Amino acid sequence: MGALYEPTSPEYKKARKQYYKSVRNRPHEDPNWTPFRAAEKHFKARFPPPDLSNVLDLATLDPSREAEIKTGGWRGNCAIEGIQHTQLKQARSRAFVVPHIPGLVVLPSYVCHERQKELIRWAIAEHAKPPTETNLDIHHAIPEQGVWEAWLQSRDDPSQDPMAIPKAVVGSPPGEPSGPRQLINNEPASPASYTALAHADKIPQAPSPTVKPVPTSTLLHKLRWANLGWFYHWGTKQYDFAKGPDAIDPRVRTLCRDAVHSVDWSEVFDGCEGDWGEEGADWKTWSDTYEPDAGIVNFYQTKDTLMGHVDRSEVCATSPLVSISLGNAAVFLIGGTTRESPPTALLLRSGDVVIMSGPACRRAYHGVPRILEDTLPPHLRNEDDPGWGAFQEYMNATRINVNVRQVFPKGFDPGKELSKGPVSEAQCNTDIYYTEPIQARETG
Ligand SMILES: O=C(O)CCC(=O)C(=O)O
Ligand SMILES: [Fe+2]
Repeated sequence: MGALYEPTSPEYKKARKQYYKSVRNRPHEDPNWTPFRAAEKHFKARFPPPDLSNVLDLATLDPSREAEIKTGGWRGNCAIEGIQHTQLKQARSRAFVVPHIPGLVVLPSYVCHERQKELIRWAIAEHAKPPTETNLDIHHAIPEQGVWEAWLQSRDDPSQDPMAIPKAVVGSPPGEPSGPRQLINNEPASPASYTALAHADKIPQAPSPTVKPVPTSTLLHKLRWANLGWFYHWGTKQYDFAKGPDAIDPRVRTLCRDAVHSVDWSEVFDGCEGDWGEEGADWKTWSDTYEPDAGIVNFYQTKDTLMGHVDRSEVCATSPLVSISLGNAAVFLIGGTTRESPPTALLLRSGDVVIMSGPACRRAYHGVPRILEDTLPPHLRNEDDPGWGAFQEYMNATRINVNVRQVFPKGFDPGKELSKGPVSEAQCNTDIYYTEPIQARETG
């Protein structure tokens, strides 16, 4: 990254040229941008590289992470107003809260180096392959071995690369017309709307008729997400409860439960009552009731972004969402319940865990406007681990985020609710608007 700040370097000149080309026909800043949009634009900028002095970088408090920070050269700041330190109950690492977003807890370096490798191996080699649903399944019939195994095989012997046949050719059932996907403002799920949402049609997206057969290995770098637990239906942005759930891998479950149980929630929510809904402040029972049952594994390549959004498809609006960062670092923005609140920017590095919980945070706008290039930390570049070489090669330009949620609140019995039968058509209106441009996650 250093070269990007050096005006005589080829990297600087290339970025400057691309920048002037890209802004020729459009304004640099738009007065109509919301504070969230303006922050996204700031961090996306390739030239000049974004100023990270207002980005909370908790790694800078930890001398053992200096080598990580040096890799890539991106450095944020630990002296951001209002950030407070809170003691974890059991763990070796510390936790930080952001008092103006009650319920946001950051656990820097929570996942140890070995466990980071284990999770990366799990995400790419074990999890992101049939029968787990991934973005690749929409248009291609993925061979059973999955894209990772196909890529490994073709590295050794390029003739060993099975073709991924387009789904349209295989003859999958008719579905929703495909085309550029648009952002859908889904109705927030709640115990009251659950039956209507569960009965609403979940038509699979139709595979594109123009997709061509491709060697399976070439799809590895097009992998963007893999489902976790309850099946998510992207067309309606609601869970398809008729299908699920899939089990959450015990390693992921344990990590999330340990993280949630290690936080002293009475300290986090001290003095903030907020709108907890009918059941009241449920953090008091999370030690018994927190149970991850859904989520997504996100695979970002360095130019990918995730637009600001709210995760509101889970029936429980307050239970912790646990988000684990692996590989390259990223800028993560989190604001309030509208895009009008100026967001706080966090620099998330490999091993960091973010917990979003409670009424003010769980449904706050958040997004990932920037993956910070060349930030794969030294412990994931480990040359003397013979089995790691292929993973390192893939991870060089990748960030993985394991984003784990709890769909149902304590005491909610989805089976019993569904057995009450379908609701009327009027109640089934899930309020879907096609108003905004594509969400980057869906298009890469
Ligand atoms: O990648 C991240 O850190 C956040 C991902 C996210 O917000 C999501 O999957 O909904
Ligand atoms: Fe999200």
